[in-house]
Amino acid sequence: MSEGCFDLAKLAKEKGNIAFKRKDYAIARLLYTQAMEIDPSQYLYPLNSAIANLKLERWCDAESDATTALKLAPDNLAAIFRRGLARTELHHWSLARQDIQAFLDRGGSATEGHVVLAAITHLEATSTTNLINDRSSDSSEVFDNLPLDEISGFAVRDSKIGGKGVFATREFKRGDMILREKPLTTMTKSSVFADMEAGVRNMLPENLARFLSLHNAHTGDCEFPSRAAEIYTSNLLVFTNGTVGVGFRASRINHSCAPNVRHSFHSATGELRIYALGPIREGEEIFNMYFSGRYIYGVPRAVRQAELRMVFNFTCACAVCTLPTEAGQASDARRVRLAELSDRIPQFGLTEGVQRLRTAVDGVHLLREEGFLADADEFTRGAEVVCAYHSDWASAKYWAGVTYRTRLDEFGEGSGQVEQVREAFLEPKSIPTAGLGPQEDFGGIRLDWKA
Ligand SMILES: C[S@@+](CC[C@H](N)C(=O)[O-])C[C@H]1O[C@@H](n2cnc3c(N)ncnc32)[C@H](O)[C@@H]1O
Repeated sequence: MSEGCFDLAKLAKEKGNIAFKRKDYAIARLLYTQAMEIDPSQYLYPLNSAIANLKLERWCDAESDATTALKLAPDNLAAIFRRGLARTELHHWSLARQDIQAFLDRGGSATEGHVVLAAITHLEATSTTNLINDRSSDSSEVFDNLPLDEISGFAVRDSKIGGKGVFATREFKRGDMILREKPLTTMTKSSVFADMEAGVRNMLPENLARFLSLHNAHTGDCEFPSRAAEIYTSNLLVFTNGTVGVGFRASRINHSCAPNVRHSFHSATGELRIYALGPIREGEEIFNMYFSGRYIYGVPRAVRQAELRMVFNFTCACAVCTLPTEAGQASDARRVRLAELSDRIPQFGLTEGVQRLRTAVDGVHLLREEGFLADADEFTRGAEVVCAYHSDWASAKYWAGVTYRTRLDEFGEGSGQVEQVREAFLEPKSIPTAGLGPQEDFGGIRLDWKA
């Protein structure tokens, strides 16, 4: 099965060959296996997988791969020979002998064939035990070769919500970084469909193997030009700097409309980072939001669900989307109101300080009432400008501080989001319109909630 001009199976095999050459047999085996799954009609993929399995001493898997290759290409000498080797290691003496004899009869290398036949005879005579060292049942995770600090604190397990999920293996508090990893691929949002294929082609072998192991929510969907595009779209994360990308462990995190973490991309390090939005208990599932906050906190369930279904092809079963009718309606009403408040914020002029600040307070309180722990800055950002305009430096500092700390917790030190608001926090008098208006005191307008 070729996929138009993008033959993902062939790409997996080619990357498998690169991994094989550098003796990374586990990754090579994975890539050949993935190529076999994508295109089961091509004998070369199981044939290559057989040799990778021989190198890994996975004799049962090697025998099975060679048999698969022989079903597709019955006269293939390499497949007959590899199966003979696997059967020798499995102590299936007579079957091994049959294969090696067939290899010789069909013109295979006499030297190689006779060496193995002699080995079979010797081993059969001297073997006193049936103990076979076969690693086929050893399913150790070949991807666990990332530095430990990047994988401590969470584990990938089966989720009640569907498929795999990511779970905390220790407690986290708001602002803790849970995960950081280099995305498997990133590209600008506007060119995602044009660049997707190049992004997949350019992946290192181990990253392609990781990519191909991710969930595919669009299997066989004719809207997609290739399986690469299906996997890409099932797992893509939109970053705040206008890029999109696919993580590896981050792509195992399920979605919630009341998430307990948020993701961001740190251009300086090229890392995808996940921060805790609130306290997370050991054993709790970690939930991210796949769309940016405004499109989650500001829309009712039916709209969110339709959007998630359209882009990611799943019906959201998060805690908010599965609320009973009455509670669900109350949640919808809060979110519609939040959208109204958020729309109102940019319309306030410098002289409308009281209304501006009250809208920020209402917005943040409503977010918290809804259990939505992100995005308070969408309501508080800029509140310091009206305070500074009226020379209320304490209030300016307070509101700039709420925005600054929100961003620090959600995006981390060194992020562009924090840098954007640092100066106003450190020195509200640096705001260009500071001190230009009549003096006012907004000290009575503060959040109940401590930022
Ligand atoms: C990026 S993957 C997340 C990891 C995935 N569960 C896995 O097994 O690899 C996205 C897929 O997870 C499932 N999923 C994520 N969030 C969900 C939710 N809130 N409700 C139902 N299914 C969800 C859907 O199958 C979706 O296509």
